[in-house]
Amino acid sequence: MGQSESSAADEPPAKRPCALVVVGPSGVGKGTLINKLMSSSTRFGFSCSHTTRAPRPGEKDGEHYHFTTREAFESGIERGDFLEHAHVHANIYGTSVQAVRALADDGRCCVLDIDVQGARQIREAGLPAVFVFIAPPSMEELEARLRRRATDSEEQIQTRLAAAREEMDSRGEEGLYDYILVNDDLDRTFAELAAIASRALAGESPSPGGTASAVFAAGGEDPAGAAGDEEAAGSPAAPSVMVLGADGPAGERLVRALCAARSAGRVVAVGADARRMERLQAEVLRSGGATQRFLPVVADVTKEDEARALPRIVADRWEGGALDAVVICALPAPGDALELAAARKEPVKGRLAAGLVGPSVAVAACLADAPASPLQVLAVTPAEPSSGWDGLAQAALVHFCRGLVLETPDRVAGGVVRLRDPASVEALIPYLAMVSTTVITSTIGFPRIGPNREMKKALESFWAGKSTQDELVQTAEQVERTAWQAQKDAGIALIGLDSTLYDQVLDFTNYLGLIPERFQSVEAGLPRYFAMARGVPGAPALDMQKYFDTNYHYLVPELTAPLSAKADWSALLAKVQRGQALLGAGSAVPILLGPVTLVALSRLPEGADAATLVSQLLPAYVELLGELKKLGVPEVQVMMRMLCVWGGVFVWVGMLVVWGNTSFGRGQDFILGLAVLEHPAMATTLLISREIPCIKRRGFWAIFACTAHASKLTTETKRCETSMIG
Ligand SMILES: Nc1ncnc2c1ncn2[C@@H]1O[C@H](COP(=O)(O)OP(=O)(O)OP(=O)(O)O)[C@@H](O)[C@H]1O
Ligand SMILES: Nc1nc2c(ncn2[C@@H]2O[C@H](COP(=O)(O)O)[C@@H](O)[C@H]2O)c(=O)[nH]1
Repeated sequence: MGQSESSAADEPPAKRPCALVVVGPSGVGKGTLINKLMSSSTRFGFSCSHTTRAPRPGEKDGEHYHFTTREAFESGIERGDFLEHAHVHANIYGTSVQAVRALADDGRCCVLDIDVQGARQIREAGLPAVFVFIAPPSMEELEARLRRRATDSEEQIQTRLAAAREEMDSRGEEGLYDYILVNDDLDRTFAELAAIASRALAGESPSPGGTASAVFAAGGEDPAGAAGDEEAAGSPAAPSVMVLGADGPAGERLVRALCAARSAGRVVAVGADARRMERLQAEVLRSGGATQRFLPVVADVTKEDEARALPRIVADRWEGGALDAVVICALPAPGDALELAAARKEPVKGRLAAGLVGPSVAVAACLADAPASPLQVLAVTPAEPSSGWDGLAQAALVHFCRGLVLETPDRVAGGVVRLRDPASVEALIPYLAMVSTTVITSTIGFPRIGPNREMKKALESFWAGKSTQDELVQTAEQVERTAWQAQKDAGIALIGLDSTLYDQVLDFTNYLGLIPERFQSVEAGLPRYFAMARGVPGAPALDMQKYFDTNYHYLVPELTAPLSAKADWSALLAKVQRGQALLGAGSAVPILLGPVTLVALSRLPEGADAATLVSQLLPAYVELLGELKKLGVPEVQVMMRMLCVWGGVFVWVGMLVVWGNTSFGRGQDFILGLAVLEHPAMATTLLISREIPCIKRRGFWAIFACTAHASKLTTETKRCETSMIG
C-alpha cells in the first residue's frame, strides 16, 4: 500500500534529513530492522553508540558499539561528549554528539537505536528527528525472541523483560513518539519503517498520519496488554467504528465527531487521499480528540488488496479488536464530483468503484475476519439521488446494503442513511454509540452439584457426621473451582460466580443477617446455616418453595417488620476473591440476589409493606456494591424479578428483549427486570421463557441479559449478552 521509500531513497533530498530515532524493548527487532534499512540505502547512517557492556560474539568495536569502560564513559559524560546517555539493563549507553554530527555533516539520515530515556533526552534537546516506537505483538513473543536470539543469560533476559513493560508504557507519553509500529511480520514492519524513514530522509518534519498500511500515529493502545488511559482509549464496551471515505466531507465530519464524543469507542478512519487524511489527523490531535482510540489508515479501498488488509491493520493496532460498525461515506457527495473526476483518469469506473466496489470488499473482509461477530453496516448517501453514474453507484450501494442484511441477517444489520448535507452525518453519533453488536460470552450459572454429584455426597456425609466442616468446605471449593475452570477453558469472557453450599437464597438470607429468632441461639456459621435448611430440635427448618417456575426449590426467608438485619458480606467477598484468583479480575462476575427479588421470595409479616422492606435492605446492597467496586469486578449480575424505581436509587431504564416472534405477554412465563444502581455501572435484564423456540428445542432455559452502564444510561446500551444455561 503506497510504499514510496525506494524512490525517496534514490533521489537527492531537497532538505537536510531528520534523524530517525528507533525505540522499543530489547529483543523487539530494532537492530534487525535498522540493519535492513542500512542495507537499503547508503543515505542512512547508523549512530554508533558507546556502551559499557561487553561485546557479544561477532560484535565489532566502532561498528556495533564503541565498547568502553565505565570510568571512560563517565569522564565523557562530564566533558559533555554525549547528546544523551542512560543506564540501561545495568550498563551505560550513550549517543555521542560526534556520532550524530558526523552523519549530519555527511548529509545522511542518522539512525539511532536507543532506549526510552535516551529518546526523551533527544526530544528535549530538540534534534530534528522522527521518533518511532517498535512494539512486539505480545510480551510472550518478545520473550521468545530474546531466547531465540540466545545472546543473553537468563538473568539478563529477566532484566530486559522487566524493563520492557516500562518501555511499553512509554507509548502513551504525549508528544514522545510520532509512530508506533507492531513488529509482528518483519517484512511488513520493515516496509512501514522504510516508508517513515524515507520521510526522515527527505527532511520532512514529522506530520501525523501514515503513508503505508499499518503506519499510524503515536498513542497506540496496548498490543501487548499494557494498560492504556481508559478514558482516552474509550470504554472497552463502546463500539468500534470504521469510517470508509474519511477523506470526504461527510466522512471527515463523522470521524471528527466520533473522536470528540466521549460515548464513542475506537474510530478507524480510512481514506485514499493522504493529504486529507493527514489534515484530518492533525485536526483530531489539535482538538484533543482521543488519539488512543483513533486509527487513521491511508488506503484505497477500491484496490482489493488494500481493502482486504483493513481488518489486519485494525488487529495490529488493537489486539482482538473486532469492529462493531462500518460506516460507508465513500460515495461522492455532489460537491465532490468535480474533484473526483479531476483526480481519476476514469471517472465513471472510479466513481462506481469508490462508491461500491471498495466498500463492499472492505465490508466482506471485515465480516470474514471476525466470523463470529455481528456487524452494523451503514451507508451514507446524499438525500437527493444523483443522476448519471453517481446515481447509479448510489442505487447500487442501496442494493448492496439491503442485500447484505438480507443475506446475512444474523451477522449484519444496518441500512442506508440519506443525508441532506454532510454536516447532518453527526446525527449518527448517538446511534453508533448504541450499536451493541459486541457479543461477549458470559454465563450466569453452572451446575453446582459437581460432575459426579460431589456436593450431594459431601453434604450427606457431613450431615451424617462422617466428615468435618473443613472437609465439606474443601469439597465445595473444589467443585466451585472445577466449574469455573470449565467455563474459563471454554473461553467464556465473563463468568458468573455461581456456587453455593446449599441454596443461593439461603446464602443471601445469611449474608444479610435475616436470621429468624428461633435460629439465633444456634452457633453462627455452618451450624446455623444448616439449621435453617434442615431444622434442629425446637427450631423447624425454613419452608421450601419452587424457585419461580423451575424445579429448583429454595428456602423461604422469613422477614420481620421492621427488618433487624445486620449484613456481613465477607463470605461473598471471599468467594469473589477466589473467583478473581482463578479467572482474573476481568472475568469474575459476582451474582447477587437483588433486594426486590429477595423480598418477593420471602414470607412477609402480616400487613408488611414490601416496598418498605426493600428500602431497608438497600443500604446493605449499596455497601456491597462499593466493596465489589473496590475489588475491581467488571460487572455485577443482579437477579431482579420486576421493574423497579426505588427511593431514587434504582432507576428504570427501559429495555426490550426480542426473540423471533415470541412476545412477552405470557404472564408468569417470563421475568423481566432492569434496575440500575446510580453509581456503579451495572444493569441487568433477565428474560426467562420456555416459549423461546430454540430453548424449547434444546430443552434449555435461556437468559438474555442486556447490560447497561449507569453513567450513560439514557443514551447507551452497551452490550448484549446471550447466555444459555443447561
Ligand atoms: N518480526 C519478527 N519476527 C520474528 N523474529 C524477529 C522479528 N524481528 C526480529 N526478530 C528476531 O528477534 C530477535 C531480536 O531482534 P533484535 O536483536 O533486532 O532486537 P533489538 O530490539 O535490537 O534488541 P536489543 O535492543 O536488545 O538490541 C532476533 O533474533 C531477530 O532475528
Ligand atoms: N539511551 C541509549 N540507549 C541505547 C543506546 N544504544 C543502545 N541503547 C539501548 O540499549 C538497549 C540494550 O541494547 P543491547 O545492544 O545491549 O541489546 C536497547 O534498548 C538499545 O536500544 C544509546 O546510545 N543510548
